Amino acid sequence: MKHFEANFDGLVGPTHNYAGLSFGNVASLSNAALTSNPKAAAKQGLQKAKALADLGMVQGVLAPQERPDLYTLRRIGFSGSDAEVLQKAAQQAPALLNACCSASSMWTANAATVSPSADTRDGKVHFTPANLVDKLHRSIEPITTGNILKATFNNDRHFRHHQHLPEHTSFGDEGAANHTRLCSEYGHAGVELFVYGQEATNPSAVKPIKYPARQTLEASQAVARLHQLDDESCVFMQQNPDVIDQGVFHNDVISVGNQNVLFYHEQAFLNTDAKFDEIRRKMNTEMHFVKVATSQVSIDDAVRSYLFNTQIITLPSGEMAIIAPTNCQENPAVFAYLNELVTLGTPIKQVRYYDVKQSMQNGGGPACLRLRVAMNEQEVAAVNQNTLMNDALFTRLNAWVDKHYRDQLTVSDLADPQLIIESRTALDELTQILKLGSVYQFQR
Ligand SMILES: NCCC[C@H](NC(=O)CCC(=O)O)C(=O)O
Repeated sequence: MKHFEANFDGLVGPTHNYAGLSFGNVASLSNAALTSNPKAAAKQGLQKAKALADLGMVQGVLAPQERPDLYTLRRIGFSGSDAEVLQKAAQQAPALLNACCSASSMWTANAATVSPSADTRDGKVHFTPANLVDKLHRSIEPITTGNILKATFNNDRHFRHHQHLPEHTSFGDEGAANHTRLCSEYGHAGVELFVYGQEATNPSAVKPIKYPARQTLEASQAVARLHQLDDESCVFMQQNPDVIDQGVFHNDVISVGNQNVLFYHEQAFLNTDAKFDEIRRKMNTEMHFVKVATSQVSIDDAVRSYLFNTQIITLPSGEMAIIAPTNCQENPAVFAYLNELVTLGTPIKQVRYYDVKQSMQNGGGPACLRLRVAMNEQEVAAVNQNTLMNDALFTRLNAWVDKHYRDQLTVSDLADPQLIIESRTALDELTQILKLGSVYQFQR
């Protein structure tokens, strides 16, 4: 049977804005209060997704979430009409209003952790939405994320959906951004590499000092248990706390894997040699560990350019390509490195650049924008086919964005009650385009 790795990109929501909500994420903080362009952001995302579909990849889209999140604002005591709730929150608690307006669900690498059927004991594809408890604005995502995943992967024979982990910092879970699946072929059993930032229940274990470690070992182990993975197919590895303190808030800012390739910065992990030996032992195929030294690319350049927040994809020809943000072309050290990389005899033979600057300014590169789901052809056929990218869907979604999205949004615009109507109208139409049913609270 044929097997693929599909990418499901998050559609950028109508409230995409720069509110500086993510302490520890350098881009989010340094671009706080910039004026955003939701229309351009959504179109940049669609362009990248379409480009991958045109390269012959299986490509899908995941719907964004409803924002402003009036349910959370009501839950914390703001009352009255929708417009009054927004107005009171803007006056009394602007930071809470901002948290309830973020379009952060666009970064679907944080939507969930996914284990393909080849790895799981029951032979199903398992999904666990990330609880994202470290950030208020993201902690309100998992329930709707679960609804959207169930409406997209809507077949019980092939797909198993779990509840997100308990909402406590002991179980801080950031989803696929801290999870990489290594394998020989996508349809063969692989090794799932879980990278965590701290051990919550071990006070003597090392952890970052300045910035939060969002993913815990306890969360990674819980996901591995839920997904019915064998010990022999899991590796748990700690992220280097020093790089978290330099702005590497997720592991996918410092390493990325595909099949038997792990592309990483030499400072990415703790106990690198021993852990790589464990990966080699558990893999049934030769691994390519492609190391980038600090002398080639500094941590600062890696964080600015998002060299490792690239996608490594296997093209239908069998060659691997890197999907990079144009920011990598603009950074001289990184551009020089990438030009050299394709000549080094690793499986990576091409680099393709895409402009996703609207997302980058909030700390989300090409890899943040996609959730990977390795599937065989039966499983691909069981996916909600209306979510799969093709010429018709691309045209339809661009027209939908043109109709509903603003081309400028500032943080002060978030109190505009018109935004509620615009967002709901857009999302209601989107659920019809993607045939998702009623995934949003306002539809229930
Ligand atoms: N995987 C990339 C995630 C980026 C995301 N940024 C944000 O939420 C920034 C939102 C703002 O600051 O307006 C985060 O840090 O979780």
